[in-house]
Amino acid sequence: AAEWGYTKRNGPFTWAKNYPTAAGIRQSPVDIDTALATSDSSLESKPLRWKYVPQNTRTIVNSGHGWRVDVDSEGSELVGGPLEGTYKLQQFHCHWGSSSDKGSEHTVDGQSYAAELHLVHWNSSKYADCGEAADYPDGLTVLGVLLKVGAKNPELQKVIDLIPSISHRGEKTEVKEAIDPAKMLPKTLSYWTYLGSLTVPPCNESVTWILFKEPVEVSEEQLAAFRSLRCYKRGEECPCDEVDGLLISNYRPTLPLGTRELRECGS
Ligand SMILES: COCCCN1C=C(N)c2cc(S(N)(=O)=O)sc2S1(=O)=O
Ligand SMILES: [Zn+2]
Repeated sequence: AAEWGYTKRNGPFTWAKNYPTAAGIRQSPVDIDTALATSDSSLESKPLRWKYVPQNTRTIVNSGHGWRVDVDSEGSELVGGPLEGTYKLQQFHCHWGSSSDKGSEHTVDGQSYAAELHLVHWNSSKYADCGEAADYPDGLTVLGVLLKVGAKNPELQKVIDLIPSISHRGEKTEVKEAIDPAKMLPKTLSYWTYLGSLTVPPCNESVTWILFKEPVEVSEEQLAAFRSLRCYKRGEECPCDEVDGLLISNYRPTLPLGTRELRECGS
């Protein structure tokens, strides 16, 4: 089957053809209608806590859909908030748009941000690995961070510096200078949480989403670097009808929240 992507030919509106779950009722991303959010004392009573091991950020790869930093899950943990049990960090990646007026996957009261960072965790209390966890409704948790244009982000700069060596699909390189995921999170830890899905095929409905309220800054130059990635392999001609195969946009438009509950913690 033609590989899914973000162009008119293989983009989000075509995914349900090959990935029927993409047409489900627990899909992500969604628009966060802040008036709908209910604050929940049980969330306030169990603060979200995480521990990451910067030395465990191993490789960065051009997946053809964006960049992804794969992490050795050992030593990491995410607990508390809406979560039962312990979740371990598997990878982190980003979504962006062709210009900085769009690019985030979640929107807030209809407002898009320039990009969105996702830290993907899997339920190590119940499952053996991320792949298995992705098949269960409580298998995954993704911490989402909204990115807005502003100052250069020093931690993300370590990713940007590696982009030239993964310019084409399938290319990967060692992450030599440890990247600390904790340094990419906002200062205030208020968040919204709801039950959703992977925002990429197969769109498994297995994600507890935790989206921080406070955006983090990234510079226009850093966003431009993201858009310099190519969605095809070196030596192959460009399959996508995108501007010479540049990955200028890799976000999924929002899906209806439907009857799902949207909870918030912190102001
Ligand atoms: C059955 O699993 C197949 C592999 C899915 N994975 C790959 C992604 N690109 C990915 C993206 C994710 S996102 N955009 O929802 O955070 S989570 C996730 S993932 O679970 O780590
Ligand atoms: Zn993502």
